[in-house]
Amino acid sequence: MNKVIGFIGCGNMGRAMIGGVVKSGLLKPENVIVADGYKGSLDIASSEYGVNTTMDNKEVAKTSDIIVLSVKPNVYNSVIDDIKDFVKEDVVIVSIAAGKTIKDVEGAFGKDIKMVRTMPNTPALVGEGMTGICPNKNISKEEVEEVVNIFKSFGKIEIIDEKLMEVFISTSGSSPAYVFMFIEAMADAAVADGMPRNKAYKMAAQAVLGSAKMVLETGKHPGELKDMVCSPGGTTIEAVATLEEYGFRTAVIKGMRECTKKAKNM
Ligand SMILES: NC(=O)C1=CN([C@@H]2O[C@H](COP(=O)(O)OP(=O)(O)OC[C@H]3O[C@@H](n4cnc5c(N)ncnc54)[C@H](O)[C@@H]3O)[C@@H](O)[C@H]2O)C=CC1
Ligand SMILES: O=C(O)[C@@H]1CCC=N1
Repeated sequence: MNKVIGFIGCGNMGRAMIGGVVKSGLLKPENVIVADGYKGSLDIASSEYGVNTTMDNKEVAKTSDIIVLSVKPNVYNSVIDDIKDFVKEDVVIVSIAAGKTIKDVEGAFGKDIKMVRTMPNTPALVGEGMTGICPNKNISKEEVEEVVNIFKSFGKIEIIDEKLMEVFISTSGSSPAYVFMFIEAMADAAVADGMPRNKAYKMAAQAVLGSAKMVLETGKHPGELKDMVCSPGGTTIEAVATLEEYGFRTAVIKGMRECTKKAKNM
């Protein structure tokens, strides 16, 4: 891809995407420019990925064909205010903020812009991201395709209706956090029963990775895959019954619905 892509904000999600896009080889590091108000973050991006960095958001605005706004939702408006008079005429704006609608971002620019609302997740850093994508009406099919290719370079994508974006956040954007909690809890249990911690993380993470692959690759219902593990009178069904007793599924469902609710009310 021969375009310049700019990132404003080089925090957890910005770095995951920058790392993902550079490692995939889709963009040369010299075609990526990153701005952040904190020099420490820029130094990491420049030393780890060789991308161009600046502390001036306007420099990203002036040079980029596609700009990914990877700052927190509460600074979106001030960042847009800072750059809106400096962006290229045909620029494509990519929003990744939870709770910012297409209308919010268009309103902050105060003019017709081409934009795509997205919701990525941090596994982008290792090429296993999942991104929900929703284009606005001003952008062409070809331009959407370019944005799609960026996100595809570090994972899978789904084009979704904007009304599903909040549910997408709890299912995908936020969900790595609960998966990490699950892995951590599994490792704690293993350590309690004598397993060295470094081995426990590896085993728990590999079990999650393998199970996720089985869901994606066999096409079987997760319940059927669970049943295949539960030998009659065996060990697994004891764990399953105990997890049910402690409200495992209810905790996940309630947690995710709170996440969606928060995304709707940000
Ligand atoms: N962390 C995650 O897993 C995900 C985050 N998001 C979205 O990504 C956005 C960023 O979130 P995080 O990376 O988690 O936050 P973060 O706090 O890790 O990163 C934000 C970065 O923006 C920089 N920054 C703050 N004000 C700035 C300004 N005026 N100009 C330039 N840079 C500025 C900060 O120094 C920081 O490095 C949010 O809108 C969030 O909703 C979306 C999907 C997943
Ligand atoms: O916690 C948040 O608000 C962001 C959005 C999705 C993941 N992190």
